[in-house]
Parts: sequence; structure tokens; C-alpha cells
Amino acid sequence: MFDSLPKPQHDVHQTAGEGPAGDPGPALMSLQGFSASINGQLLLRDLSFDLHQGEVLGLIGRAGAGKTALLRAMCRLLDEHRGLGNTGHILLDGADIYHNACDLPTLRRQLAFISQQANPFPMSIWDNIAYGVRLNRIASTPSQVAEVVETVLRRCLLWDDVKDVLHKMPATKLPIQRQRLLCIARSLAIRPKVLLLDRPTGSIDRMELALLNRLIADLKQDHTVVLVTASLTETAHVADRVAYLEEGRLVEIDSAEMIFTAALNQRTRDFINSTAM
Ligand SMILES: Nc1ncnc2c1ncn2[C@@H]1O[C@H](COP(=O)(O)OP(=O)(O)OP(=O)(O)O)[C@@H](O)[C@H]1O
Repeated sequence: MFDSLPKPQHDVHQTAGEGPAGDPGPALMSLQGFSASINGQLLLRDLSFDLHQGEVLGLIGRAGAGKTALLRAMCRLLDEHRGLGNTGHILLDGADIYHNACDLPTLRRQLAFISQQANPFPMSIWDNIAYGVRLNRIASTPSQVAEVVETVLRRCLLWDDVKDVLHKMPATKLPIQRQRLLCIARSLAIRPKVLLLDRPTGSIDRMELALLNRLIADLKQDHTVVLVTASLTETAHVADRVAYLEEGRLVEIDSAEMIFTAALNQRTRDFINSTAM
């Protein structure tokens, strides 16, 4: 798609990097000294870490630490802001997504950002999914399109609730939590390599937590996920690895177990201890 870059060494912030099975394999994405600012204000500072195929990476940190900014940087949605400045690299399959030759529409099919603000298209539930499926030539015949629509709605635990109103109900009339799930289903339908989920269940209650756990466990089978959740409990339940951010910097990245029970960095431990789980 675009030129490859040589891979420099990791910086000192990275304390571990194993994937879910213990063997990280080659990095699917790699941040290499990546910094980003908007109108001179630094949002992300010198970030370096790898993201491995099939892992769920949770991002944690205080309000304003840069979690959403990082998700948006990883799919070049920060470009929507005027005054963006960035240095360093973010590689996907070894190619720099900030290189001039990067084709943004192609990139956005591979890296799906799902915002905490549900944003379904003002059309039927069916069309919300079928539109991207046809546009991206995921399926062409009506029966193939129908199969994709049903599959992704089932995966997102929506099928039973919406199957009778697929063509009748505008997606914007769904309850907000279901709108969020529909947006995940819409993204899944175009088969991205990485899902970047920003608080997918919003403010969490017990039922939504169970639902999120089921959904992420299912998505892990064939997707790589970077996740910001509304609570540390959620992150601890679903993440393989966790990265703690502070003022746009990566303080520590390690297995979820290490981060939540024996973080190496005192600042990470202070954050975990100060946050109710
Ligand atoms: N469009 C923007 N222009 C300038 N600064 C921004 C912009 N968007 C975010 N910021 C700043 O970037 C920093 C990181 O914000 P971000 O939303 O990524 O944090 P966060 O960790 O997701 O926080 P929260 O948990 O509160 O959502 C904050 O200081 C924020 O004020």
C-alpha cells in the first residue's frame, strides 16, 4: 500500500510485550517515538510499543491522559483537527500510516475506530451495515449481503432484538447502548484488522459489563483490539495487556495481570490504588 520503514529500537517505557499466547509474533502495529500535537499543545509524547495480532490491549489513565487521542492517532482520525503536528512513526504491517503515500480510505477499512458517541447513519438498521458491505465489495449478491448482516448482528448480540425491524426501524431510534453495538457491527462487517474501541458500552452497569466481556471474548478470536473502557474492572476482565498513560506519555505496558497486581512503576500503582475498581 505504501513504503516500509526500518524498525528502530523500542524506547525505555516498554516493560513487557508478550501477546496473549506468550509468543508475541511479529507486530501488527508498531508505534515508534510517536508524538502528536494540536495547535502546539502536545497530546501524545514519544510513544513506543507494539500491538500484536489477536491481542486485546487496554489503555488506562486519568481524564485527559490521551487515551482517546491515541486511539484516534492510530487510525489517523486526529488528522481531522486543523493544526495537527506529529513526529515519529506508526507502522501497520511495517508501513508508516503517516507516510504521504498512505491511502486513507484503505487505511480506515483496516483500522476501525468506534467512538463512545454512537453515530449510526440516519437509515435503517439493515442499511447501516449493508451500505459498507456493498461499498467495500465484501459481498455482492443479496443473499451474501444478508448473511454478513445477520452474522455481525449476531456477534454483537443484537440479532434477536432487531431481526423483525431490520428494514423498518431507523437505527437512530434504537436505545443508545444498542446504537453503540450497531456501530461495532457496522465496523465488523467490513473486516478491519484492528478495532479501536472507545468506551464501547458507555457508563457501565453489571449487565453491560457481562455483555462487553462476551463481545470482546468473541471479537478476540479474529480481531486485534485496542480498548478504552469506562472502568478498570472492565479493562481487567477483557484485556491481555494494559498500557498506562499519563499526560500523553506511556508510563508502563505489561500483561493485565502484572499491571493490576504488581505494576513495576510506582506511578502506575498509585493510579490503580486511587481508582475504585
Ligand atoms: N481537539 C483537540 N484540541 C486540543 N486539545 C485536545 C483536543 N482533543 C483533546 N485534547 C486534549 O488532549 C488531551 C488528551 O485528551 P483525551 O481525550 O485523549 O484524554 P482521555 O485520556 O481520553 O481522557 P478522558 O478519560 O477524560 O476521555 C487533553 O488534555 C485534552 O484536553
